[in-house]
Amino acid sequence: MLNFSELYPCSNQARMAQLLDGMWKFRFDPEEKGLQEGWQHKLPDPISMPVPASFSDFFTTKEERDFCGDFWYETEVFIPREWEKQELEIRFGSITHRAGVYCNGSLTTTHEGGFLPVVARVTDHVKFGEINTFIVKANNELNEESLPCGATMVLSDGRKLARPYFDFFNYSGIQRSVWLVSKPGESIEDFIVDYELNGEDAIVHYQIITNGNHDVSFELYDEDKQQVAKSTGTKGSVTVSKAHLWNVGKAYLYQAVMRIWDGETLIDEYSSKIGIRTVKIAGKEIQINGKAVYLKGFGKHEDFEVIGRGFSWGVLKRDFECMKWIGANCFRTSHYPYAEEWYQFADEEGFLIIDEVPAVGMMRSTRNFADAGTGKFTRFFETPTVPNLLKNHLQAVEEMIVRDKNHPSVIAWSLFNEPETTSEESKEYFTKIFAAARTLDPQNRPMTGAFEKNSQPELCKCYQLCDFICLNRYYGWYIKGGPELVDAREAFLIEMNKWKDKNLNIPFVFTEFGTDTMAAEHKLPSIMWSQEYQNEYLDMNFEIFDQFEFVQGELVWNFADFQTTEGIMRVNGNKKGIFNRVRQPKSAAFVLKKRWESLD
Ligand SMILES: CCCN1C[C@@H](O)[C@H](O)[C@@H](C(=O)O)C1
Repeated sequence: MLNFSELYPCSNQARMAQLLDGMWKFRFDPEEKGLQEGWQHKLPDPISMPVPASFSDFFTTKEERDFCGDFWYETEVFIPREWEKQELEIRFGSITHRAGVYCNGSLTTTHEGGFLPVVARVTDHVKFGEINTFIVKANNELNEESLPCGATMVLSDGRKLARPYFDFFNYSGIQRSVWLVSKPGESIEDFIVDYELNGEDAIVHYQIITNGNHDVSFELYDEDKQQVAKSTGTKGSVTVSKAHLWNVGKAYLYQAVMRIWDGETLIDEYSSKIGIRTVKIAGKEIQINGKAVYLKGFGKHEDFEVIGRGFSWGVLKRDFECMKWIGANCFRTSHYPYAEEWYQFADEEGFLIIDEVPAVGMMRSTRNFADAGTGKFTRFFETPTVPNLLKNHLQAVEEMIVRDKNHPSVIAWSLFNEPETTSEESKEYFTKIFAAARTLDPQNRPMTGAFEKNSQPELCKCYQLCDFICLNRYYGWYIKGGPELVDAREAFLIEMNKWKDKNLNIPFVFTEFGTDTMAAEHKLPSIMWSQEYQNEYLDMNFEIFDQFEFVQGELVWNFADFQTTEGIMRVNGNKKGIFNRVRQPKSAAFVLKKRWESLD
């Protein structure tokens, strides 16, 4: 049970949310002396730093771009006397990877995990009618006890350096929006909705979690702002007659309005858009509202030039426009939960999301992409760090499901990306993760995880935990690439027939397949890294997918080129994008558009 509310901030007659995005003060702390020097009160000689954004790509020196260790942020906020009777919280969409939050010099909360909200109650520390100082002490070191996994090395000049076990740059900072929230002492802390379809009608089961005992009301309004249902009590069900269902590519959102009353006096109010739909695995099908859906789309990253992993409404808008243009209907939040605004917009646009926790790098390798599939085994789940890793993994799963459970766009939870899954220890570990996750989702959405090639059907001990299976496969790239493409196809077919012979009668989704492709490279006949090869590779994969009826989705890796740690296999980042990093199409985009528009 979380000891804070993850509800997204909103303003109304009972509560206020003030956005604190903008230019903050900032300071690296390579000697880790900030605390003893009192930086929690005020940063000495600070520089400026945009929030939200990653700090790395603003700088022109390697020391700053690649900084690993402690770093600090500061901002000042005027807090009006009118809020004196309210409860006050400061809410960060995330702070990567861990943080302590100070208000006027007092520590108000700490948080482990860089991709879910950090919420601090600051009521007892603020000065009403005055300027208040908020300071964040953050750290972006990687280890095998926190998510995502990696290592931290020390260079000969004493600088720390992040060594990720994953293939994306270790961007860090306050990368999502920050809010100051003022709400009543007795307030709505969370809510739950679940749905039953009944002919043309729908039953909406709701539960409203408050921190008091006063009466509660629940109302539903349609898109014309007409009230369509109402009820009282913290838990109940309402029937919506002739319900407008939320569907993929055809969103319909009702407004749920929840209130706490003292007689006729309003105490608190919270409202949120909800979409009436059901998600179910039925045999080999993924069903939305009882109808099978084939997933077409991408593994993505929150990644863009200059701002790194920082949230941007502009990038979000361009990405959705490109995904609509190409005929996609789904994306996986690889390899971490994204900013809430991505889910809000997917709700609006009728996109499907596989929501993934940052459980990536659970296979000790700084080139996991190269080692996965080679049979390399590092006994990752047989180390003394596992108990702490399990604790942090369970926390991240809970925070992700509690945060995202009411989005109609979220249709499944991915509880890992490419860990070792062939040992008894990994089975024991993930059995605990899946068991815990299944207690957290009131809508009982399907649970899954993305398996890399070492997780072959005869070796893998964890696919049995999944409601549908996600495969990351690179036959024709990491395995038998280029001139061996014809053999890659044969090897792929052999594996697929092994899965078929298991007769699992559940859906499979390819959550990764792709090739690094330089947008400028053309070659006839093709070679690897050319656009022509990316198209040939995709054609081979599609020909295999189409042979197996249990394949119910194809999410290409990746939507766009993205930044990674530098190395001999990365050309200023990962180039497997169907779009380049500034979202212009490679020729494969037109191949996909043609296929996906015909698959409707
Ligand atoms: C088997 C490798 C898994 N996959 C993980 C993803 O994060 C990487 O970016 C991708 C790649 O190498 O492009 C490979």
